[in-house]
Amino acid sequence: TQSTRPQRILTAVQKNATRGDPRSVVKAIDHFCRNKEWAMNVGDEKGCILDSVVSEVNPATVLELGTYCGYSTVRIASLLPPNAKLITLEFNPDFAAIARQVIAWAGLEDKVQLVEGASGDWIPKMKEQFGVKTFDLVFLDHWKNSYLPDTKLMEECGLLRKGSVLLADNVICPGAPEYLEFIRSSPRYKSQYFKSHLEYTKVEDGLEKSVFLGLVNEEWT
Ligand SMILES: CCNc1ncnc2c1ncn2[C@@H]1O[C@H](/C=C/CNC(=O)c2cc(-c3ccc(F)cc3)cc(O)c2O)[C@@H](O)[C@H]1O
Ligand SMILES: [Mg+2]
Repeated sequence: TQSTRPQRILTAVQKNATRGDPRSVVKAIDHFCRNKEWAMNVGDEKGCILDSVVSEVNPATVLELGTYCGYSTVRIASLLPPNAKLITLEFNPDFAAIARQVIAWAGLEDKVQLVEGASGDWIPKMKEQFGVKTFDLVFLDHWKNSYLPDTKLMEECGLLRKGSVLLADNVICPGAPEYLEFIRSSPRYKSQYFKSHLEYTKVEDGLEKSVFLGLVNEEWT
């Protein structure tokens, strides 16, 4: 039977990366996607911006929406302090199965909890199921029209605290216009755009970093 692209990405990792070495897993996927088959990983250029935000936030709790093959999961988890936890949500069982193996190859299983299911179902259960109070960092990289509803849901579920950082991929390409409009005009967020390029291409894309400011005063009037 024909292999899928995620299966071919996993094979490239198993052939070219060193077990237990997250950087070699990242390099192997980037090499494969740049030279063999494009895939929708955040990639090396935007990945460096992701790395710098993770290092700056130094989060104890991270939520990733949209695992795909686990590329950004590995990038983030490899930078987390001891005892920090990354929960990543993925509703496609085939992608989840591949991502588990990529994360295991990198030796990061202990820092990552991959939850199979839809963000809309799981966000309301984060506290009771995983004992999460709030997330220090959220990486949004799932369906682009789900960025806004899921952000509102995280707020409603009390999963964001003053200072929580949202980092959204693809705000230019494919684009997340409703999300950008909301987050840039909301008094509850301080946003910053990091200009970059669509993974493995010269097309413009970028990441939007937004700090949750908590419920601001005028909301109590
Ligand atoms: C229903 C929303 N809830 C979800 N809950 C859990 N997992 C979800 C969810 N949505 C989607 N997913 C999963 O996230 C992943 C989806 C990511 C969507 N990403 C994109 O469409 C995307 C697309 C491009 C792109 C850019 C230019 C192109 F020409 C073609 C594609 C680039 C990117 O960086 C992208 O992130 C999949 O693994 C999917 O199964
Ligand atoms: Mg993306």
